[in-house]
Amino acid sequence: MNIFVINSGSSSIKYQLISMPEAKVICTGMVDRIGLEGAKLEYRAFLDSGEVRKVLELLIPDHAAGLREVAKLLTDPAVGVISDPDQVHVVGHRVVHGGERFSKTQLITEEAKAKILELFPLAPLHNPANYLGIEVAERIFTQAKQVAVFDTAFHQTMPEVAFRMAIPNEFYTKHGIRAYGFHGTSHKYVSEQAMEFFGKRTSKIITIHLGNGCSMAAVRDGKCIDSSMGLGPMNGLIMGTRTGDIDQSVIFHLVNQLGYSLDEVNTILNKKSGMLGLTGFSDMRDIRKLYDQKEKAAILAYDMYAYHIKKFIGSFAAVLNGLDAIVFTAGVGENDALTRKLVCQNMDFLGIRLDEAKNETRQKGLHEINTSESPVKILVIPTNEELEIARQCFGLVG
Ligand SMILES: Nc1ncnc2c1ncn2[C@@H]1O[C@H](COP(=O)(O)OP(=O)(O)O)[C@@H](O)[C@H]1O
Ligand SMILES: CC(=O)OP(=O)(O)O
Ligand SMILES: [Mg+2]
Repeated sequence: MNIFVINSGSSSIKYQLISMPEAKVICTGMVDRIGLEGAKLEYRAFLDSGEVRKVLELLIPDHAAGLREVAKLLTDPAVGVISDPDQVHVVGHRVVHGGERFSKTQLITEEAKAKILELFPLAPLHNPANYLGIEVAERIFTQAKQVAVFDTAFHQTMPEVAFRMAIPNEFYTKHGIRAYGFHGTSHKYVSEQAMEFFGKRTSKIITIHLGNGCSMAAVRDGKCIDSSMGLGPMNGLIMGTRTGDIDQSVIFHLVNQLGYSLDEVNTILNKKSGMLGLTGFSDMRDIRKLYDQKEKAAILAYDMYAYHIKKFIGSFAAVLNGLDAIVFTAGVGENDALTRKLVCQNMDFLGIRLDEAKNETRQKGLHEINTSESPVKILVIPTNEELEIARQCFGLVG
């Protein structure tokens, strides 16, 4: 069964065509820096005649344009992997917000689409892109089953004490206002990889997903018990363009004292804040260049970014009542040694001891970067949301 997985993040589309159940990757790639200068499409196909790689530098204004370019390559006579879109049997979509309505992977019906649309205000950088992906895919892969895998699903095991907010009860009971947690597919995948690495499921793990969006999860014995994200994917850690936790008084101050409309405040906090607000850049690679040039704003932004992660490590270690491992994953977590170093600095009281040389050495796949005597393991684990989505799809329709 050929499953085409579409993972739309806020700044990228990652895709893979995977043959299940053998989990054989037929082609894989990503569209990166969507809507920014220097957008590019990467494509790798594993043909009988060997591997083909293509990198196209294109103007990619939005997710729909990116997806159409990917679909063209899939059926391209020279480098494509299928001759006909009907050879895709299932399209697995990452859908970021499932609200209270969706706690499991499910077939996309018109009713499900309407609900995903209804959730736009809670995930404005994501659900619109996910919805668009579904619409484009329905037009291209007309014979395929369309399946949604929700970022919120893995976090459904959080206890009420973690997911409820101290506001009047009816806001939860009537309107579903609570913490949901996001990047669940990634937190699930890397925590399972870590448990496999330990050879046991009894474990206390903190997973740290640092992409354009950033979040952390406290995972006990394979189950999520807390998340840094809440009602929408905006709070918790400092992100590419999102604030992370800020004092809610700021919102009232912006509206009442400075005269911004609520829509403007929403745009400021979601799209103009975070690392972008602090440095003028949202992409960590750009900020790293400024850091290396000793630019003050970039140094402060890096320090703040790491500081907030540290605070969550402390609180999640308390919630877990101990710690076996912390896991770094996603674009920044997997690639940026500086972030990992700043996070792990002065954390030895918690048993976190980084081996700086190992941290700086580029390695593929799961690897340990703690010192040999570190009580807590520090792992770098490449996430694979696409494989996890394909597994979930196969579990549903296979
Ligand atoms: N080599 C690298 N060094 C530092 N940051 C990197 C590197 N490669 C990717 N990143 C960062 O990872 C982030 C994107 O991560 P990713 O997980 O792909 O995000 P998303 O899925 O949210 O679009 C960007 O901020 C990018 O700069
Ligand atoms: C939920 C979220 O923030 O996703 P991403 O990191 O892909 O933007
Ligand atoms: Mg992502």
